[in-house]
Amino acid sequence: MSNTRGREAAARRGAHETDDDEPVVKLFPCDRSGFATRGDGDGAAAGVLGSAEERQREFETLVRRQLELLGEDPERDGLLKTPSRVAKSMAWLTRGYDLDARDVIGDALFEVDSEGMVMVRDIELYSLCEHHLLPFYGKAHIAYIPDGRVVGLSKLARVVEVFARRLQVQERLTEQIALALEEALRPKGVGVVVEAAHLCMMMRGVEKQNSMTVTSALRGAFKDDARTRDEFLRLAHGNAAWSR
Ligand SMILES: Nc1nc2c(ncn2[C@@H]2O[C@H](COP(=O)(O)OP(=O)(O)OP(=O)(O)O)[C@@H](O)[C@H]2O)c(=O)[nH]1
Ligand SMILES: [Zn+2]
Repeated sequence: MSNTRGREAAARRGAHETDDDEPVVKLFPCDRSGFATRGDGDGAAAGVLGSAEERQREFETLVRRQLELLGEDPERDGLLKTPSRVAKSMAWLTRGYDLDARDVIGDALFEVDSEGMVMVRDIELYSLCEHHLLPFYGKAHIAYIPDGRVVGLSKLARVVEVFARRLQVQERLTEQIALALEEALRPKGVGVVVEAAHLCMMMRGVEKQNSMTVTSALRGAFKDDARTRDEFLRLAHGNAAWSR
């Protein structure tokens, strides 16, 4: 893949590439403190945003204005701290922009001579739909077939957080989790299923309370080998306990 094409493809899936053309999933520097470093990296917001304090203040001003446009009085007691709370809450709910899947996995990769499928099921997730900024929530089921090394189990759930805690569509979230694990683990295959309920379809819009959106991303053996795919999907969907 040429450098330009590689970068374009990586950008489309929310990644960028290093000098040696290795695709990595990284949007912003790793930081967990809300607005602290967001926008200082090379993502879309780079150079556009001010300091952390300026961003917090501007966000609060916008929320105050939103309250006014809703016909509310931002000066009434109950709402006085709301702009500050909303700003902090939104920073937390989108903290995935400050996380890098590679940093999150770190060196929790272990040499293991095993060829069996590894699966962690029922990883709960909360995300925000990028169309309405309303939550969608549900579970991710992740499996891979190691090729000489395995990853610490908790890291699978941490990778879900990296991508769920952003403005998302479910399809991209599912793909990004699979892509990040493929890049970090270089496994024989990886499969990700996400099942989620979207509040934008429940509390507004079409108002359907019981629909569940299921998305999958299959790579390597999970895509090419019917038996592997069937085993994964059977294990993932054997999860009748999913309940709301
Ligand atoms: N594919 C996909 N669609 C989503 C996701 N989250 C929300 N949507 C949909 O995004 C669409 C936005 O449609 P629009 O017609 O532009 O917006 P809208 O008028 O608010 O649509 P309604 O929700 O039908 O009222 C809706 O159909 C949502 O259900 C997602 O994760 N993936
Ligand atoms: Zn929505």
